[in-house]
Amino acid sequence: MKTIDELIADGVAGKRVFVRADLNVPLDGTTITDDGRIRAVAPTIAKLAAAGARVIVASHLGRPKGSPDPAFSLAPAAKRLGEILEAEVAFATDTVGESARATVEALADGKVAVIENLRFNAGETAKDDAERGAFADELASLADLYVGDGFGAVHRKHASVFDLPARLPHAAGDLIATEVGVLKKLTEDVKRPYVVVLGGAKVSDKLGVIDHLLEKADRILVGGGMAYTFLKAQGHEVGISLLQEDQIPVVLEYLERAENKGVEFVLPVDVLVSADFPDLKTKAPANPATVAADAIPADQEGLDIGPRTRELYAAKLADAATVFWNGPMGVFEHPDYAGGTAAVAQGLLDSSAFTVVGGGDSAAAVRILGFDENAFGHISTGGGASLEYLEGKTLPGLAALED
Ligand SMILES: Nc1ncnc2c1ncn2[C@@H]1O[C@H](COP(=O)(O)OP(=O)(O)OP(=O)(O)O)[C@@H](O)[C@H]1O
Ligand SMILES: O=C(O)[C@H](O)COP(=O)(O)O
Repeated sequence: MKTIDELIADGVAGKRVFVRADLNVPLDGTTITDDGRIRAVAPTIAKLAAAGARVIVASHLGRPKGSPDPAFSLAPAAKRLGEILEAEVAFATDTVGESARATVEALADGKVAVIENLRFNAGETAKDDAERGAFADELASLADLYVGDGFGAVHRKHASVFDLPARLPHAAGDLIATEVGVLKKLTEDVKRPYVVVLGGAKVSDKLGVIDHLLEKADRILVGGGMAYTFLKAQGHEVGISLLQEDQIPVVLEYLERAENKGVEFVLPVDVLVSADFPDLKTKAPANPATVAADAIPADQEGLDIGPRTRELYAAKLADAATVFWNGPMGVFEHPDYAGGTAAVAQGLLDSSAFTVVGGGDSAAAVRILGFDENAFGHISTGGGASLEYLEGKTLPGLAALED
């Protein structure tokens, strides 16, 4: 992969450089609740601008349905980017339409513009190669050069991630270079014990990584919404908790394989439950009950790991030399269910391990709960992307940047 420094050495002054970033930040209305992804890509943008490039920043946000939807506008992210860069950042209210063309046309050397959410155009995520290609052609006409730096989206075969770099001279940004450098270490010379903590809500997305981790990790701790499919597979009642019933045979096979391979698989021993999902807007007290993991009432939902599990997981992290953590242990957005995630974050910090936190939500949780992000070895901006990298899959957005 060509580096951004090599691209700059070839000369970018006066050139229109398209930077595919991942500005998919969590929003509460138009308020950004965690700006980590914007801060992570800002140095690449600043470097290009300092070299005199006309920088066009593009990203998706959320999952709009292929047409404009104000709830998913990138305007708040563009504003925040301007604050971080301490520079004026222009904003185009469309992606390849009149506003984008006029905004790019008006860009002076060393200046930055953000174009509107790429997913407002159906071509961005189209399965059909020709439809994606047609959109990539339109994007290509805006720019002279391409820099891929949206690590969080490199696992998506989308027009701006996969098809566009084939149409323009391209390089990898500094964020992608850093992310790949760190994750590569976890697939190669990992220091042991290597402990993996998995949680979150995207259960089916994450089961595949366990398949791979069974060959690599010494210990796997499972929490969050993932845990209930495992508990159910062990024959326990999980009430109305998040459950991926069709994956039970897969999960059983994982548990069996772990035992044969001597990989320690650790599941919650107690959980916090309630009959209702908490109100994340008002954050009204949820008054959860603590129950044993094998005694979840039929009408209740598990929403965080319990106090005994927190102690157990902290103990299982204490002697780790390497930790990879993806996915919160509970619905951390509500204070009554943030304790499990906070306990695991603290467990990482209390160990002397090299710690990698992967996942948009896990990374946001660490910061929202008040931990110092610099105390962790590496906080990845990629959730699905970091998992698929560890699975050893070919990631479209990385393959496309190779020469
Ligand atoms: N027991 C649970 N029941 C339901 N939802 C849960 C539970 N535990 C955690 N969650 C939710 O999981 C969500 C995060 O899951 P996700 O799988 O998206 O995490 P991530 O890997 O950190 O992020 P991403 O893949 O989006 O970058 C949070 O919004 C949290 O509220
Ligand atoms: O949040 C993420 O993991 C990335 O921004 C990718 O978003 P997506 O899962 O909607 O493609």
